[in-house]
Amino acid sequence: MSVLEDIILGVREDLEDRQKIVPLDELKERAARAPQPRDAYAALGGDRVSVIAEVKRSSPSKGALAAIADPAALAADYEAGGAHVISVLTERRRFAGTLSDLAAVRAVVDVPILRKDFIVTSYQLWEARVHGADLALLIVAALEQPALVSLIERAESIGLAPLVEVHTEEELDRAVDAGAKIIGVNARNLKTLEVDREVFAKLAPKIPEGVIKIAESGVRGPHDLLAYARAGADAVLVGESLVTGRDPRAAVNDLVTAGAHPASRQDSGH
Ligand SMILES: O=P(O)(O)OC[C@@H](O)[C@@H](O)c1c[nH]c2ccccc12
Repeated sequence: MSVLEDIILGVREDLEDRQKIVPLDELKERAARAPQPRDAYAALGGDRVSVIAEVKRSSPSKGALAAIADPAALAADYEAGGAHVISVLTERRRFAGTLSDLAAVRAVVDVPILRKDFIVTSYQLWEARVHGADLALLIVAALEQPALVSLIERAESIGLAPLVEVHTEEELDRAVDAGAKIIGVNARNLKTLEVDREVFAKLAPKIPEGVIKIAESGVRGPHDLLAYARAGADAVLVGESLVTGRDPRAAVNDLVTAGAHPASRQDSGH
């Protein structure tokens, strides 16, 4: 069994427990009372390279990364450093995240928030809305095509912007066919956990014009952001280097500053 399959089994088990406590109908009622979502497309658009800063306690490849006692305080630091979007990992077993982290972050930041999880049913999209997310990650490798198509539609219909994650050309074709408007290329293969920063440069030219392109994983600092920018990234998604560094606010600010100068992007003819 791949790591991804193993994670999804655990996610489905946890989901069954939550569905017993809060039935779908009740969740939908709560969603109806949730505040309006923020505009994720605006946050990721424009000439700059946007920075998505991630609240990440643990990872399957490295184990515990950081003891994040207060995810809201960390997210507030990211926002003060200029982050355009905050990502919150909510998967429990491998990433030590929770939906309460998402709600806590929503309570203190104004920028759009991504629910980063292994989403396999629309129940999780409603949960994302209820806990204050504006975007939701959909991982192509975790979904059959009909499920991918219906989750994209459902996300959009309830006001969430779907960020569709791919790792291979075949997955990219599926994302495009499914109508994805925001595509993330993950340098980390979720089946093997290996990081290959070249995957973005390989796939980016095949992403259609008008689709927002996000380079995910492996950003150690401004140098990696600029390399992704030259390869055509509209945004980068950064976790580990921010939570393991000494000053997350300054680290985000260094990335935002590097991304603010589109000159580096003109080099590649963009
Ligand atoms: O910690 P990194 O290498 O900066 O990566 C962040 C983010 O890309 C990574 O956490 C991620 C990307 N896609 C995912 C899917 C599930 C869980 C985690 C992820």
